This record gives sequence, C-alpha cells and structure tokens, in this order.
Amino acid sequence: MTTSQTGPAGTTSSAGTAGTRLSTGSTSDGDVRLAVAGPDLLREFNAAGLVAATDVHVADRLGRLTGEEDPTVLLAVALTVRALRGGSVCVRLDDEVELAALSLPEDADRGDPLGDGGAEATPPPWPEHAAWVRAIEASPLVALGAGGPDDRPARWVGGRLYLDRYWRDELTVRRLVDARLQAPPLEPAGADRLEATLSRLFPAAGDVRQRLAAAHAAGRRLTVLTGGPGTGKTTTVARLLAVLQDVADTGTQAAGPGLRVALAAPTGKAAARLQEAVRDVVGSLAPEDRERTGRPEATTVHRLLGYRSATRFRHHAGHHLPHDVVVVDETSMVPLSLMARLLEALRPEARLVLVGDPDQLASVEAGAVLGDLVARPPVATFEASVPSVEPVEATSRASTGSTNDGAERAALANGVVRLVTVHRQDEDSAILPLAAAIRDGDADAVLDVLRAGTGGVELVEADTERLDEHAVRGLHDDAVDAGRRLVAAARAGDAAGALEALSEHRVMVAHRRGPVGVARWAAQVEAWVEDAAADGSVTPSVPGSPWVVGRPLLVTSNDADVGLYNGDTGVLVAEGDLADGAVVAVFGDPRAPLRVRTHRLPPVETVHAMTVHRAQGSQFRRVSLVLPPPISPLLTRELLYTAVTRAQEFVRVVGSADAVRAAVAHPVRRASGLREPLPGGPS
Ligand SMILES: Nc1ncnc2c1ncn2[C@@H]1O[C@H](COP(=O)(O)OP(=O)(O)OP(=O)(O)O)[C@@H](O)[C@H]1O
Repeated sequence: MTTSQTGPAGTTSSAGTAGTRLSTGSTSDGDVRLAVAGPDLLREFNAAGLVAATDVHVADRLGRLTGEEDPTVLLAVALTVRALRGGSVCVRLDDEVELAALSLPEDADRGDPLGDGGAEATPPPWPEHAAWVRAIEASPLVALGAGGPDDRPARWVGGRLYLDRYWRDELTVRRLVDARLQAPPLEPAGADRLEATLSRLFPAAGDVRQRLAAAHAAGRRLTVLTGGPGTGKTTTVARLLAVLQDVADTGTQAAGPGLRVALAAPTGKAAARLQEAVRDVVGSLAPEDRERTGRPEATTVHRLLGYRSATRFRHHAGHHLPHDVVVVDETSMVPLSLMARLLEALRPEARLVLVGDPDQLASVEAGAVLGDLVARPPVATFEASVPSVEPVEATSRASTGSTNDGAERAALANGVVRLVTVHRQDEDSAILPLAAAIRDGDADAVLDVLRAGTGGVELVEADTERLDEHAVRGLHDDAVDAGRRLVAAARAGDAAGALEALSEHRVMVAHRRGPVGVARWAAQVEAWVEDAAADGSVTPSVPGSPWVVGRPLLVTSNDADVGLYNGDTGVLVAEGDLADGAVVAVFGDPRAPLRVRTHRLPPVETVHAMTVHRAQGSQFRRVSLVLPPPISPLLTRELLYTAVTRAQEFVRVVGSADAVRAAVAHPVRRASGLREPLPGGPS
C-alpha cells in the first residue's frame, strides 16, 4: 500500500524505498538503537527515533508468525509496543494529538539521553489513514472488535490497536468493575443502625463527603475515594472500617473485628504509611469502635495476592482472597495488569475501596486505571440505581444540596466520592496552595507561590545542566545534613533512626540518565556525603565491598521469599560492634523493621537520589526537585504535582521558569479504552 505525502514532521520523503539506510547523524553501524532486520518502512521510522529496535523486532516476529507482511500493519504494531512503554495501553490511529505525540522521537530518557547531541533522521510520512485502517482490518495478525478471535496477537477495537494481552486485561477490569457497580446493594444492618453509626463516626458538618464515602462503602461493592493531599482520605478509610465493622451483622458475639479486612498499597513504603496512619486514627476512636476495628495490617498488593512471578499469583479467579473488605491506597500507581489480577482475586461479594489522588503520576507500567475510573462517563443504568441506597441518598443530599446534582450523581454512579476540603492544619504552608495551582494548570500562580519563597517552598532559578556552587548550596546542605544523620544512626546500629533519617531529605529528578538524571545526582550526593564523613565512616569494612554502612538502598526487583518488592527502600546498618564488620539491611516500618542479610538481598541500587516516579507513595520532610530543561518529554504536570506533594515541610524546585511552565502546561495523556463504552454494548 501507499503512504501519504504529509507525515510526522510534515516531510515529503518516500516511505518503503528499497533498503534505504538513513543517515542519523550520531548513530553508526552497530548502534544497538538501529534495527538490523524488518521491513524498510519500520527501519526508517526506527532510524528517525519513533520506534525502538526492540519494537521493530517484536512487530517483525509477530508478522512472521501470522504471515502478515504489510509494513503499515507492522508499523502500527511497533507503535503499539512503543506506546506501552510510555504508559498507554493501546494506540489510537485516528487521534491527531496522539499521532503528533508519536511523531516525536521517543522519550529522550531512553533512546537519546539529553545532551547526547544526536540528530535523528527525518521520519517518513504516516500511512494514509483510511488505507492504514483497511490494512489493519484485513490483517491475519489482528482480531477485529471485542468479539474477534482469541488467538491473534493484536486487536483492533473502536479505532484503537492493542496487543491482545492488554486488551484482555482492560476487558477484565471493565467487566469486573461494572459488575461491582451493577450488583444489587449489600444489605448490612438496618438503615437506622447505619445512620446512627455514620453520625457517630462522622459527626461534624465538614465530614459530609467522608460520611458519604463510608455510606457508599457500606452498601456497595466498589467505592473510589479520591482527593488531594490532606483532604482526609486516610482518616476516612479508618473510620469507614469502623462503620463497616459496626454494621456487619456477623451473628457472632466474638470480640474484635467481624469482617476480614486487608489494607494494601503498591509499594512497601506506602503500605507502611497506610498502616501507621490507619492505626493512629483507629487509636483515637471510642473504645468499642477501637475494639471492633482492631489493628488492621497493610501489605503490598503483590504480597496480598501472593506474588509468584510477574504473571502468577496464589490468589486468582479460581482461588479467591478470603477478605470481606479490601482497601487499596495510592491506587494511581496500580497498573492495568495488576488491577485486573486484583479484581479477579476478590470474592464477588467483597467490598473494594480504591483510594488515591488521580492528579498524581500514573503507574510506571501501562494504564491509568484510577484516572480512567474517575473520568469515565457514567453508565445510565448505574446512575439510576444510586438513590436506592437510602443513607447514600440522604448524605448525598446533604453534601450537594440536591440529589439532582448531575456531576455528583454521575460520579457516584461510578462509585466515586471526591474529597475536596483540606483538613490539614498547617495554614502557613505554601505546599498545598502550590499543589492546587499545579493541578489547576495555572503556571503564573505556580511561579508566584514558588518565587515568594515562603511557607516551605523555594525556587532556585537555574540552568540545571550547568549548575554552579551557589545554585546548589541549599540542596547540598540538606543532602549532607540528612546523609550525616543516616550514617551516624547506621554506624550505631540504630535501625529505626536510620530508617527515619532516610525520610529526612530526598533529591528527585525526572530522568534516569543524562546530566539531570538519577545516576548523576545519586553519585553527586554520595560524593558530598562521603566528603562530609571524611573520617572514613562510610568506608566499607571489607575493602571493595558494596555493603557500606549507611548506604541507602532501593530494591529494583521483586523477591517474595525475602519479602522485598521493587521500589522498597532501606539502609545498611552495622550489626553489633562496627569494627566487627557485620552489616544488615533494614527496610520498612522504623518501629518494626524487616532485617535482611546482604547475601539474601535482591538487586538493589544506591538511592541518594530517585526519580519522581520512584518516590510516589513515599513522603519526605524536605524535597529538592531538580527539573530537566523545558524540552524534556518527561516534564509533565503530574510529575511536578507528585514531586511537590511528596514534601511534608519544605520543597525546593531547582530549574528554569520555562521548565516550570512547560511542566504545568503538559498534562500526561495515556491512551486506553476504559473511559469509552465498549463498541457493541456492555460486556
Ligand atoms: N473531617 C475532618 N475534620 C477535621 N480534621 C480532619 C478531618 N479529616 C481529616 N482531618 C485531619 O486532616 C489531616 C489530613 O488527613 P489525612 O492524613 O487523612 O489526609 P490524606 O488525604 O490521607 O492526606 P495525604 O494523602 O496527604 O496522606 C489529619 O491531621 C486529619 O486528622
């Protein structure tokens, strides 16, 4: 088939010319970024940086397996693989904005670290749209529509191309979420008892949306509780559990919780925070509520499901979790595939409460499930059913002034309750107003708050690729103070103190590599800390050993046997007398640290600096965010919002005003089908 004459860069180069090898400026023969096999069209898009060699390889292999030779179909498959890396579940070939985004060379973080100086080849034009769609629809590689055959590696549904595995995960999430929303209301104790319990646990007028969330969770199998920092999500979870325990008529007289409750979060750190915060709130309740609610334990979602390998869990559709209530915090970080596994593993009658802030960065892996669930248009049949739960009706009326409030009812039909009132009592802090201005996309307001430099925020306006000593002084001092404290506690064998020191200050960046990447900043902070501890305190007792007392660790893969998961952070501390050289790694809750011998550790990195993605789910007393230049594709609104909301007391943003503006101006777009109705009607 032919290609059109206007393309990704408005170019007129011909596509598919035999064997053309494009000059790429910086690349050379043997460059691993260049595909060595595959159709010419794909290799040209590869040389232009629009698809990676691995994408071409996958498309080429699937083409061979299914007998598909049309290069435009294989290009669409390669783009789908690329899109997954960017977090999209599928590609929309009819979406101008998405095609424009795919026209840019991929994420400078991966293919071409900033500053590499390489100029990519000019990309060929996109295939002509109608012919492209015809070729996809006729392809033996592609199943057509939701009802198409199950044995093809890709699927074309409603103008979107998926790798079939992701399509199936999306369908699973859609089906199981819809089934929970459509299911008849659960009937706990009588309405009077529920009303009384709600009034006892949410007594104040300002609690009304929190009460609505609890009432909803009492009657429904899915509640999505959202809100920004300090809006009382965790407080609501704890009180909601007390309500559920109270109204659950177990028919037993046994003391303690009647319902089996699981608390979970995507990372160990987030799980530890959740457990601590929920227990604190439960501890402040009346004695009967405290006793009924017990001391809920939190774990990672992986551990809850019984992780065995990336695709295998102990609990699944054929072996459900035993719990009556499952609460997941930091749901914005849960990728599509994990959400599908979680939903499959739940008993249909169990209540699921998803908690999170949809304005934060989405998961590292593909999907933006929380954002999609919140933004889905309501399904009319669900909306009609909302008032049938009387306490929800009453509370909803009180919260909105009207049961006909369209937006509120539409959200409730999807199980969504959004908390909007900030309850945190730090009126002098500028961090929450800063976060709100970022979320609202108001770059002028963001810069005003940052430049005012009061209330625990600071802007160091500088070119972050060429920082001088003056620009980094504050960051240096914070890093060294925290590093000194960390090393001192680690040397003293004080696991709790060392884990607490780990949360004192964190340098955050957007990129993994390049002049403003993690690798450079981790090395820089490490050198500063070593200089500061020049008495040799951070020298390994065994020369050349990586097990240096005071070394902060980031786990980079899952190890269920040891109980450590990708993203967990810890620190190496001395065991016994420092001179003996015995070292142990400690992780998790400072009050009950997990101790792991170094020979049992899964792969770890030193974590003096981390990407904002990695920092999600954690909080630090002080944060220094080093922004990349404004052209960075990773500079997004969600990145800035997530970084700023990691700080409890102080956030320093190092970067240019243009970089701040670029971040605020670019909300992330992730393609998925979850927000759209299923073509051909509900599943
Ligand atoms: N209805 C309420 N009335 C008064 N204070 C409240 C209410 N709800 C929560 N708070 C207080 O507001 C603060 C923040 O609450 P909480 O930690 O539950 O919020 P959050 O949304 O989970 O915050 P984050 O996401 O930042 O952890 C706490 O000090 C809590 O005691």
